[in-house]
Amino acid sequence: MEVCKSSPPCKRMNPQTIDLEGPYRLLHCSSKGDKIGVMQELEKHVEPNLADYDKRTALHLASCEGCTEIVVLLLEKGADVNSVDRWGRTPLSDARSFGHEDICKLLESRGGIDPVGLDSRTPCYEIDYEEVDMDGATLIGEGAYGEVYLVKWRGTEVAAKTIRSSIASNLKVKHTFLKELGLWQKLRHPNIVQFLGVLKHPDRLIFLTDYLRNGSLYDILKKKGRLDPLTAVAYALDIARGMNYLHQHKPHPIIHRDLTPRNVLQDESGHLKVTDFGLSKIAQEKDAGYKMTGGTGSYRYMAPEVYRRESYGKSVDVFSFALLVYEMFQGGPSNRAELPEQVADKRAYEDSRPSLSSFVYPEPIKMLLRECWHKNPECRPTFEEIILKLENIEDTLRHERPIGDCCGCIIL
Ligand SMILES: Nc1ncnc2c1ncn2[C@@H]1O[C@H](COP(=O)(O)OP(=O)(O)OP(=O)(O)O)[C@@H](O)[C@H]1O
Repeated sequence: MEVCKSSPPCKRMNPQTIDLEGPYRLLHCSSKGDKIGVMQELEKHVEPNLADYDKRTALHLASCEGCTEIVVLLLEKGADVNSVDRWGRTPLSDARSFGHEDICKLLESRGGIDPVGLDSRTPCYEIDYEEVDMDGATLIGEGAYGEVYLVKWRGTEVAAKTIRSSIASNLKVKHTFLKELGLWQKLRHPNIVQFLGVLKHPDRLIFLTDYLRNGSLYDILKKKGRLDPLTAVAYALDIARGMNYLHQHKPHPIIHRDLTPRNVLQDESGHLKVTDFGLSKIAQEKDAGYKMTGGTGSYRYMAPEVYRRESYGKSVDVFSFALLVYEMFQGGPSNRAELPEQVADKRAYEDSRPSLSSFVYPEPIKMLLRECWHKNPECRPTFEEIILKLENIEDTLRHERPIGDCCGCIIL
């Protein structure tokens, strides 16, 4: 299983607390240039190659922050000069991106390589601000990062996602954001929203994606309520195919971490597409110290291991997926009256799951959901397996449909 590390387990109902007394203090101190703190942690025998959930080590952080003394210290203590993070970047890739020449030389002298090479410096595709009619923009929604507008770019309707200046003004956060967007711009799949580029602007961070006029799965469920089983299965297949593409991405899988009904959009042909992967952790990083670990995603869809701040992998998306499928059959979320954080808490500590009425859920869907939200992440199926199961379920449902069945009534 692809395993990432989140911050250490925290107390119940307080998942955002960062435990600076735990071993992750090494990462915090390395990013802050706190040499004494780093020495204290190493003396406590904290593993110098300890990594966060993005597989970023203390050496990555010190290299990107330009903390030369810490880099020297970590190398002396056996830090791996070529540790690779989730984006395939080594400490040298980071030192190069931020122009820390002395650290680059140091890392190179110890055998450091930069596998992404030029690629790490290839910026996101840039779009001239003048080409976009921001004055004629129509507000279509607002999320954690900022507002989303419908705009015209070269005569085509596209979505412009604006990033709040409180987020974008922090250089480190901006850099991470652009790195995630750089990853997104390489992705192409019928069930993934297409990234188009970043607007060239000195102060504002705005990026363009395809505009999906039917809105989100959240909007659809709000309007239509419960979906008929065949539609629900067809939608589930769209999401699973998009997710499988992300999870099978080479050289590193992409974990969405914030798969919610709002992050699934519908195109004009009725197909669903997944959007906003990998960005959730940045939105939470309002004041951006070294805290980009743990607690990502919306609580209502969060896998128990993420809430408990344990190690986690791709199967966190499978857990969230199960809740989306549940909602498509149910017409909305379970435990609506409870706060999302309470729901996540009960799922994480009491193993609570939504109940599945036999009137609503076909038996194979019930079985699939139970597997997907299994408390043991290792027992959850992969999206590849889910697709096969759903294709079989779709087949069965099609053949089970009684002749003469229309709009739910049977003509005898
Ligand atoms: N490409 C798009 N095409 C059409 N509508 C979109 C597009 N992207 C976003 N929207 C609309 O704008 C709303 C806000 O989107 P945004 O991604 O910023 O936040 P969110 O997904 O709702 O929440 P969060 O930021 O917490 O994930 C969405 O709910 C959706 O209705």
